Amino acid sequence: MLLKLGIDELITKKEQFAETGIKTPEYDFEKVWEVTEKEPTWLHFGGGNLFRAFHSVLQQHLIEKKEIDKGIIVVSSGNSGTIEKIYHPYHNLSLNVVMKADGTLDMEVIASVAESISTYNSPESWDRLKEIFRSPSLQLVTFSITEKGYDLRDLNGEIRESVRNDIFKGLMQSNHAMIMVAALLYERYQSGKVPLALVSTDNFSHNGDKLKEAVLTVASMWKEIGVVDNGFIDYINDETKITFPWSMIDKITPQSSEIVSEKLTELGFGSAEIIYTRPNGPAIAPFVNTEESEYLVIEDRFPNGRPSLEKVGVYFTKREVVDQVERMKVCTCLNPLHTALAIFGCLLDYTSIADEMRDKDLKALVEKLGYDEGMKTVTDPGIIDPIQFIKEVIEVRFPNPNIPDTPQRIATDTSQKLGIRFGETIKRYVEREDLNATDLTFIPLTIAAWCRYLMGINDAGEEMNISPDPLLNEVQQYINKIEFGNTDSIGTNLQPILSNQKIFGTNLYEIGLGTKIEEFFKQLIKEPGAVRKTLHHQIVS
Ligand SMILES: NC(=O)c1ccc[n+]([C@@H]2O[C@H](COP(=O)([O-])OP(=O)(O)OC[C@H]3O[C@@H](n4cnc5c(N)ncnc54)[C@H](O)[C@@H]3O)[C@@H](O)[C@H]2O)c1
Ligand SMILES: O=P(O)(O)OC[C@@H](O)[C@@H](O)[C@H](O)[C@H](O)CO
Repeated sequence: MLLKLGIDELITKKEQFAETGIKTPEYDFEKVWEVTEKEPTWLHFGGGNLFRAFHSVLQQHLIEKKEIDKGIIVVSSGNSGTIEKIYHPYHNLSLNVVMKADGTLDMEVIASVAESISTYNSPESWDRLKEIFRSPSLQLVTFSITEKGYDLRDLNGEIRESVRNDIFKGLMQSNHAMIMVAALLYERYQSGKVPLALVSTDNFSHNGDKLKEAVLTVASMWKEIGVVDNGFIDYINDETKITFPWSMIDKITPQSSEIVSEKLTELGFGSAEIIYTRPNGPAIAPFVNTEESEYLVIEDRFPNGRPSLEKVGVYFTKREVVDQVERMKVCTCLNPLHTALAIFGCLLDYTSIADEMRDKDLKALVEKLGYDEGMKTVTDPGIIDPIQFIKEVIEVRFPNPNIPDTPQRIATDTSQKLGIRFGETIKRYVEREDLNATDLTFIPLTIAAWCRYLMGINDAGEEMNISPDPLLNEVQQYINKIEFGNTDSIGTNLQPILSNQKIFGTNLYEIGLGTKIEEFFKQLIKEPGAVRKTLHHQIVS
């Protein structure tokens, strides 16, 4: 009989789990859930793969060290169906699978999620969330809702109509996470102005500021139409009450993989099914697969206290240090390299990041992006050495064949990531007297390759699937006017994209990169094989 994820199984079959090599929780998890329901301390928005492989595991280890007696409450604000499909059916239990470089698996059942709430069109959940936000014991609300979860505006920088309509409905339940959080904060404001920290753990620079700006935008619009008073705005701005600490988070956590699912079943674990929430949609599963390396650095500003996560490896530090670590990881040593591998990998028909790292041109591309172009803008944060970090990324983490990561996953929402992953470095090249943006080669080449990718044609000249992206329709209205193989058809069609500050953080023409990118793009669309040829030529020249 295969072992299943379930309360009774965990209690009655502890030994079989151990024999299978699966660690089970060393605490009375039902008691933890009970205490958490009454006195919540930690709420998390977006219980996707990263949360299940990182935040919830940290909390489990803290509980096991007897540093805390409470779990985490998870809220899913998107319509992915995750809560209904992989939280509720398994009593919020999950199997964390760490895929080590030597091919072995570390497996552990995680029971630190005490409750999971889906807010999508659910009035009952809304009442429960309001109750949680009124609770004085609540110390922190964390987020891993993807970059687009914070976005209120369209490509022209205007508040989207649907968002505006939702805001004008007042303090009602909304399906937009930022409107939801603003309304819930108002609930807390009204029940004694109790302090709270709201911590974004999404991949972008100064993530706390972006979260604060989104929440304040909603609150200020409510203030204008008389839904909230000025005291509410003051409450959000008062750092003794509400903080938005910055953070840097790092742990490569791909979607649940069929290969891992098969291995688990072979080992005797039966809750290993892969579930697709929609056709061609992301794969989710009762297990999550991740890598061994992990880094979490958080600005230490928690006005209502916080769990002692430093006891399980989390760094708490000053804002300047978070900024430096985050710039190092998200803008230089990991994420830009990932995005370059995603774009070129899709064009060159790869489906594995590890396989891409065995391609000499692609390995050289990430080395040039990281060591040559990006590293010049990095300040050593002191707590993690940038050269050691990038070396581990390029030599150990990306090439790990046991991590089933794909360029297609990383290519998701690229329009939301370019400004952070490349735009910040470009800005530094513009600002610094000793650097010159027009000296850059591999960043503009990657941006040109993204435009080429948006054509939906691979390097062999065949139709290719494009990963979901909220700006796809907006950017493709220009790209679709360009004909593969016909460089004359480019005309002015790239200009609305490359000049867009919302995508890149700068107008790329104004800093002399627009034309360079157009030139690369011309080469990339010339004929089948042109992507490989252009890339190889730049690598060797
Ligand atoms: N997976 C990783 O390797 C990794 C590592 C470091 C940081 N991150 C950060 O974490 C984020 C989430 O990664 P993941 O692997 O958990 O992704 P995931 O797809 O497994 O989960 C994303 C979660 O966000 C929610 N969501 C999606 N769109 C939303 C929206 N518009 N509004 C509100 N909620 C929304 C979904 O419901 C889901 O719960 C990434 O975008 C990134 O910023 C991921
Ligand atoms: O999660 P995203 O979509 O923001 O970016 C895709 C990957 O680059 C990212 O998930 C990395 O795996 C992660 O940042 C590693 O810590």
